Amino acid sequence: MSFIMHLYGEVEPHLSSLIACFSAITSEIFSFTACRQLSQMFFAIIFFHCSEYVLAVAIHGKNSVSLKSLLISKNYMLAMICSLVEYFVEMYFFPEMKEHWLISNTGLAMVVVGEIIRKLAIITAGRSFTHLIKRFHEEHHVLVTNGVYKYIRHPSYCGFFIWSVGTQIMLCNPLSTLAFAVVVWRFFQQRIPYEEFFLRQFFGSDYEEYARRTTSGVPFIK
Ligand SMILES: C[S@@+](CC[C@H](N)C(=O)[O-])C[C@H]1O[C@@H](n2cnc3c(N)ncnc32)[C@H](O)[C@@H]1O
Repeated sequence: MSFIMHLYGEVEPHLSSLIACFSAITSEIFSFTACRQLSQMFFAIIFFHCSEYVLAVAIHGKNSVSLKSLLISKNYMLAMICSLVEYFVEMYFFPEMKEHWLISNTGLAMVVVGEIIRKLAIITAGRSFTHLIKRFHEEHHVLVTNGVYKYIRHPSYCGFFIWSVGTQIMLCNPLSTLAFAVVVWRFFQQRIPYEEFFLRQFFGSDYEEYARRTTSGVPFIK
C-alpha cells in the first residue's frame, strides 16, 4: 500500500500537468474556429474519396472497381496526419494563426473549385478515365478533347492540385501548404510525361496536335 502511495506521489505532479495540457488542447479544439475548420476538412475528405469511388462504380461498373478507387494510400494518410499534427500544434501554441478568415475561406473556395474541376473531368472523360494509367490501348478508350479537356489536358490533376493545397490553406497550415504543393507538384511532374507517353502511342498525331493547342493545367508543367 505504501508503495502505491509512494508511486502516486511520484506520478501525481506529472499527471496534473498532463491533464492541464489535455484540457487546454481540448478547449482549443472545441473553439468555434477549430470546430469549423476541422469539420470543413472532414467533409472535404469524405466527399472527395466517396465521390471518386461512386463515380468509378457508376462509369465502369462495380466488378471493375476496387477499393483502390477510394484513392487512399499510405503516403497520403501520412501527409494528412502530419497536416493535422501541424494544425493542433499551431492551434495550441499560436491560436491567432488560425483566425485569418480571408485565408481560410480562400482555401475553402479552392477546395470547392478543385473538386468541381476534377469531377467535371471524370464525368467528361467517362470510360476513358481510369484511376490507373492505361499502358495498353482498349477499344472503348477514345481521345477526349471536349468540355474541360478543350482547354487543359489534365483537368483532374489540375483539380486535385487545387483541392489538396486548398485543404491546407483552409486550415491555415503554412508548412503543410508548402509541403503539399511541392509533393503533389512533383508527383504530377513525373506522372504527366509517363501518361502522355502512352497517350501518344494510342492516338499518335491526334494527341500531338491536341497537346500543341492545350496546356497541362498544372502550374509550370507544359
Ligand atoms: C487518372 S486519369 C487522368 C486523366 C487526365 N490526366 C486528367 O488529369 O484529367 C488517367 C487515364 O486517363 C487517360 N487519359 C488522359 N488524358 C486523356 C484524354 N485526353 N483522352 C482520353 N484518355 C485520357 C490516360 O490514358 C490514363 O489511363
